Amino acid sequence: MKALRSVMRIRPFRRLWLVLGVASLGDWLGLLATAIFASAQVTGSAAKGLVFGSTIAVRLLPALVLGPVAGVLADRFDRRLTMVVCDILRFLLFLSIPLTALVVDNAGLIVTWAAVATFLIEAITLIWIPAKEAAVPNLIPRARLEISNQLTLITTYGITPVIAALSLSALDAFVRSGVVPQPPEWAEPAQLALYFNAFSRLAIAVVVFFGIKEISGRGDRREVREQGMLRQFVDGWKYVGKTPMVRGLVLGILGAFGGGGIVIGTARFFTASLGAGDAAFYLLFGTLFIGLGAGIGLGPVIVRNLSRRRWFGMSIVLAAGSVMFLAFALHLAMAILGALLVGAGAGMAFLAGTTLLGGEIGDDVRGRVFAVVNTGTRMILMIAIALSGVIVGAGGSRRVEIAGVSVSFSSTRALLLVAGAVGIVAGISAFRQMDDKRGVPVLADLWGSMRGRPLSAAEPGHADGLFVVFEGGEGAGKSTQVKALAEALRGHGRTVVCTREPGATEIGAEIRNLVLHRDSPSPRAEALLYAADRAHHVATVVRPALARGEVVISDRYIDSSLAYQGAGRTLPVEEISWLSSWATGGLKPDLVVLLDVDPAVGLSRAAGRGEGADRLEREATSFHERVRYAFLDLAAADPRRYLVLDASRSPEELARAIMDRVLAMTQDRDEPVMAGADNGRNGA
Ligand SMILES: Nc1ncnc2c1ncn2[C@@H]1O[C@H](COP(=O)(O)OP(=O)(O)OP(=O)(O)O)[C@@H](O)[C@H]1O
Ligand SMILES: Cc1cn([C@H]2C[C@H](O)[C@@H](COP(=O)(O)O)O2)c(=O)[nH]c1=O
Repeated sequence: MKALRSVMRIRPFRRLWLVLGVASLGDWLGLLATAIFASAQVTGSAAKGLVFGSTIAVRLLPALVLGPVAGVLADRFDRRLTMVVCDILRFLLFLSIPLTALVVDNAGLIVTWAAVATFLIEAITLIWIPAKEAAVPNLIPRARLEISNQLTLITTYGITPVIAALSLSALDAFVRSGVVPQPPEWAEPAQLALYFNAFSRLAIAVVVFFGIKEISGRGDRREVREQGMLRQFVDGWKYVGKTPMVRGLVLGILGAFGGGGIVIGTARFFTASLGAGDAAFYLLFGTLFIGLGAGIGLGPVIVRNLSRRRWFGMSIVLAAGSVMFLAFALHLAMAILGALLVGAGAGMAFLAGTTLLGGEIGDDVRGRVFAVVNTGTRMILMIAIALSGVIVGAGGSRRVEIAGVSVSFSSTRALLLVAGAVGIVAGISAFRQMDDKRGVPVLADLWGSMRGRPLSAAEPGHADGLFVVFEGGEGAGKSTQVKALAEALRGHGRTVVCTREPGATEIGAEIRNLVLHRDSPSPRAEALLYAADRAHHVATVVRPALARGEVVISDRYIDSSLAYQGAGRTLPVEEISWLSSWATGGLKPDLVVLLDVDPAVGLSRAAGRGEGADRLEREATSFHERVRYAFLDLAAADPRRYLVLDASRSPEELARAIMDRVLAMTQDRDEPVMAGADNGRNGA
């Protein structure tokens, strides 16, 4: 009574959260303990695998048969009473499983009753869940629904399964340690877990009945809901099937849960293949859920502003890749790492998925899509656990002689390998279907996001036009070659726009004057001024010309900022790159012609023009050396996009080499010369 009074002092939504936590712990204990209890009644690896898998499989049947109907039933009655009656029934059923073993001496009968009781429990749970879900928004302030969602996921899939696995593991180790005399039959660890589960249900019934009266809800709109729910549920399934983004999302979530299920289902056999025992199984099971909890709890902190659509696909690939890693795990430490990563990937995919479901799906269908996901994840998890348990139980492990070498083949590892490969394909296809930043490099985007600077999505690209850029140090001969190429292309009947940075626009001319001929701006201000010139130049000159299908030849572009402000001024090159990528909306040139020249030669050529040196030309030789090698490094990192030429060659020779390359490119793209498909020009 005292305990109940302290619970009553907690605010209603916190009380509900407490109840959900205890309920979830009981559920996980029940799931594990029932399966272990049932498989302990038989002997032999195949029989144990079959019983373990089938007992769990029985839990998915009600969802298959009763899923939609149970939701309607739950809406007919007072939610609080529904939850209380369901919990009392589940208390009795959970209690009956270990008690049967005490009064009946027939393994077949005990296993059958465990399966029947499990089926009934699951059917009742299907009525309990909608009643609870409908109550949550009444108890939690709207502004806190999202964080509460994260909290609930962590509790359900992160904290309570870990506590369940660790408690069972500890109980098992304690009982077998010999510290206490051999426990009586009714006090075996699995039995104790089932009693705990039963009494946790009774406690929840009491708290909900006396402590959370708000769950009952208000108003009586049952008739409308009764009529509509089944039909609405079917409409929800149709919507999921028809909408590619939602379909990808739902399939991805189910795939992630499927992978997790296979890891759980094979874990007992897997730990045996590592030469470890039952405690290792519980450890692996717990580790998987620690990963899940960490993925849900820490994932958003790590990836920060990464596009949720991209995060979702990447997380599935992480989970699936880790399942494959598990297949090759040679010892328990590797297996623990693999299980942790599987959990983290699946957890992040689940959170990103539910966030996307909440944010990108219209309010009118959101509830039903969530229902599909809830029922689907439940079923897929159970199917994966059950089937993999059965397959590896029957498949076993054998040694085969291949070319005189004895190789060990285990069905557990083969299954993990196949599941991982399928998951990777599913993750990549979900990523492709949903990607909202096409053309933006994935890893650079991830790295940038983790550091708080995600790459911007590329602006819509232009299929037509050709964008050629000339880069190089002072006096390398860029302006000379820009003119030569333009004339040659015009001779081929092309429309050409010659432009430059900085200073091609009216605003650009003022910026050019500021950066080259006025007081020295600070390095960061200088970088921003060049970026501002570039943003305006690309938006008003380059993109429009490309859209018209013309050839744009620019004297300098992004690489000049990377070389001068990055290497020259020693500002972080990645930051300069991000700035330029943002300024240009990710527009990349089709070809960069780098005219490489010794700075001393280039500077003396520039001086020969007799126009006086600008601020940058007056920089030290070491500055110009750094600039030169930065250009060369950039070209080496992306050789297909660059043409590097020794600028000490004659202007005519250089012009021929450049024209040859441009003609070769245009032929590759198929005539007409400039009308190629977007070739990655719009990447960041
Ligand atoms: N290949 C070459 N060999 C010798 N001199 C050249 C060559 N190309 C250009 N020049 C001469 O070098 C000088 C600088 O050339 P240009 O203006 O084309 O260079 P730039 O790279 O555009 O210079 P800046 O970086 O200062 O704008 C000019 O006087 C030009 O005639
Ligand atoms: C685009 C760009 C240019 N610079 C520097 C490089 C040169 O010193 C001048 C431009 O003069 P040019 O005669 O037109 O070559 O500006 C730079 O530092 N950063 C840039 O992004």
